[in-house]
Order: sequence, then structure tokens, then C-alpha cells
Amino acid sequence: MTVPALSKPVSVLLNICQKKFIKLAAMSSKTAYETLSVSVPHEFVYHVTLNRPDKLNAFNRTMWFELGNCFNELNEDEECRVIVLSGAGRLFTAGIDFANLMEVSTLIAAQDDVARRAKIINNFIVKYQDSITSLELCKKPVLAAVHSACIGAGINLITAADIRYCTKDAWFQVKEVDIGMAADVGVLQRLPKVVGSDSLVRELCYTARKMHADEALNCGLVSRVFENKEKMIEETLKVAESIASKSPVAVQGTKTSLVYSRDHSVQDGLDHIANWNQLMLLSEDFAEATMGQINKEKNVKFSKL
Ligand SMILES: CCC/C=C/C=C/C(=O)SCCNC(=O)CCNC(=O)[C@H](O)C(C)(C)COP(=O)(O)OP(=O)(O)OC[C@H]1O[C@@H](n2cnc3c(N)ncnc32)[C@H](O)[C@@H]1OP(=O)(O)O
Repeated sequence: MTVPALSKPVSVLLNICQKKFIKLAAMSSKTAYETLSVSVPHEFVYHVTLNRPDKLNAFNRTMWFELGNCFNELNEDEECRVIVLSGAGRLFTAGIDFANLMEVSTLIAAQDDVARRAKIINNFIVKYQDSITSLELCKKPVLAAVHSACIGAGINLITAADIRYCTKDAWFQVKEVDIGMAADVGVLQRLPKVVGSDSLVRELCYTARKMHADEALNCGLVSRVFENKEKMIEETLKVAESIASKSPVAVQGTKTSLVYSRDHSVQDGLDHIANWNQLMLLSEDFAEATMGQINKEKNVKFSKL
């Protein structure tokens, strides 16, 4: 890119930024994870799988950290425009790994003082919260595909996703009260915004009862139910491919605006998108996509972002 009309300091700055950007862009998501598997089934479509099937994909310490790292990395990866999230093995996830709770208890027991103990607990709660929130902060839409059981930490996870699908044998359980705790990594904050009924949310969270696929569909926790996992993944990948074919400027701006507007007034949301689009409508994507529509072009290609 040449920048003829810019003053020297501005073009020097731009040059530095471009070099940094090229370095960042070169960092593709090639990290190998212990608890996750990441594949690229289609151009711009990433598939992240919770991959501790022998432990029912329970969240151990490594999984908590790898999830956050993975979604932060995919957020930066220009090869990634959309992410499908599923679980390996016989169920989506059994929630937090009890061994992880034991590890934390051991750390706490090593301290006598209440303030030191509280600091340790706060530290791991916040880190686990950040791990789940990484799905929401990732500008690329996340499509959660749930089969069989989705328990405890699992519901916290999927409520931070953009779109949720499940198989007809799926069930969901906000299980935390059964282990003597108030859920603290997002479900109490996000589930009421996903599901229309505050009464139903309270019932699920106070009783820890199972909610099956048909009820999850009726209340809006999921938007589609599939016969089996194979069909679900096939259809989820089709939706992901459709999203990946759109302008990344448009899709990422849409996610950012939806997340922002969920937590702000209508006017604040309108101000936010006006500020956003006063820049993004200057992007080449806007012109190219609009011309594509006018000319009825089927395959408009957009640059990486
Ligand atoms: C700051 C903290 C933030 C996070 C908080 C998160 C909280 C939560 O996630 S609360 C929810 C915790 N999870 C549970 O209570 C689920 C417990 N498991 C089950 O209910 C059942 O195992 C399940 C319905 C998932 C499957 O039942 P099934 O009969 O098919 O299998 P099981 O024989 O029960 O289990 C098979 C082996 O897996 C082990 N296992 C199951 N869940 C966990 C787990 N969460 N952590 C560790 N290990 C788990 C189970 O002990 C069996 O092991 P083994 O006996 O060695 O075969």
C-alpha cells in the first residue's frame, strides 16, 4: 500500500504499524493444545473440540487456560472468520473436573489467613471467568454444537457463544447449587439474556434440574435441534461456511454491536454503531459487497481481516 499524501511522521508511523500487523497476521493458530483439538474444515472456518473424552470433557486447570488462549488467538487470526465448538466422545462436557476443585482446595488449605485464602479463590474465579468470556470477546462468531450432556461449566461456556444448536438427546444442567456454590463464571449473568423467561432461569438455577433438548429449543437456549451429532456438525459447518463467506468487517462489526447493545441502552447501542460504521463504511468491503448485490454476483471474495 502506498500513502502518497501523508506527512512524513504519519507515514513512518503507518510503516511501523504495517510491519507489526504483518508479524501479527503471520501468527496463525497453529498452537497444539492438550485438552482441545483445533481443525480447519473449510477456508476461514475453525472447529474447536473439547478433547478430554476419557474424562467426559471435564474442565481441568489446563482446559480452563487453553480455552482462553485458544479463543484469544483465534480472535487475532485473520485465517479464522467463524468458530464451531463441540465436544469429543460420548457427551459435550461433565462440567468442572472434580480433581480441579480438589487442587484448588489444597492450595487454599496451605494458607491460614482468610485474606490470603480469599485472594487465591478470587484469582482462580476471575481467571476462569476470563476464559469463558474469551468466546464473547472474540470478534468471530462462535457456534456451539452440543450433544448429550452439557453440565455446569458447560452451560457457562455455551451461553457465551453466539449461536447454540444441539442433538435431540441433549440435556442441560445448571448444576452448581448441587455442589454447594452459586455459579460464578457467567451463566447467572448470560442465561437470563439468552432465555426470555426469568422465572424459568431461576427454576433451573435453584433446582439444578435437567432441561432436555425440546425445552431448550422452546425457551430459546438453542435455535435448532438435530437428529444426531453427525447431522448437527454437518449442518453447523454449513452455517459456519455461510458466515465465513460474508465480509469479515460486516460480521465482526455485527457481533461487536450485538454484544455491546445487549449490555447498554438502545441509544448507547445506536451511538456505538454510528461511531463504528463511520469508519467501517469506508472499508473496501462495503463497496465490494454492495456492488456484488447490485450485480447479483454469487461469490464476492473479501480480503483477510
Ligand atoms: C470457580 C469455579 C468455576 C466453575 C464451576 C463449575 C461448576 C460445575 O461445573 S458444577 C457441575 C460439576 N459436574 C457434575 O456434577 C457432573 C458429575 N457427573 C455426572 O453427573 C455424570 O458423571 C454424568 C451425567 C456426566 C455421566 O454419567 P454416566 O453415568 O454416563 O458416567 P459416570 O459413570 O457417572 O462417569 C464416568 C466417569 O467420569 C467421571 N466423571 C464424571 N463427571 C466428572 C467430573 N465432573 N469431574 C471428574 N470426573 C468426572 C466419573 O467419576 C466416572 O469416573 P470413573 O468412575 O473413574 O469411571
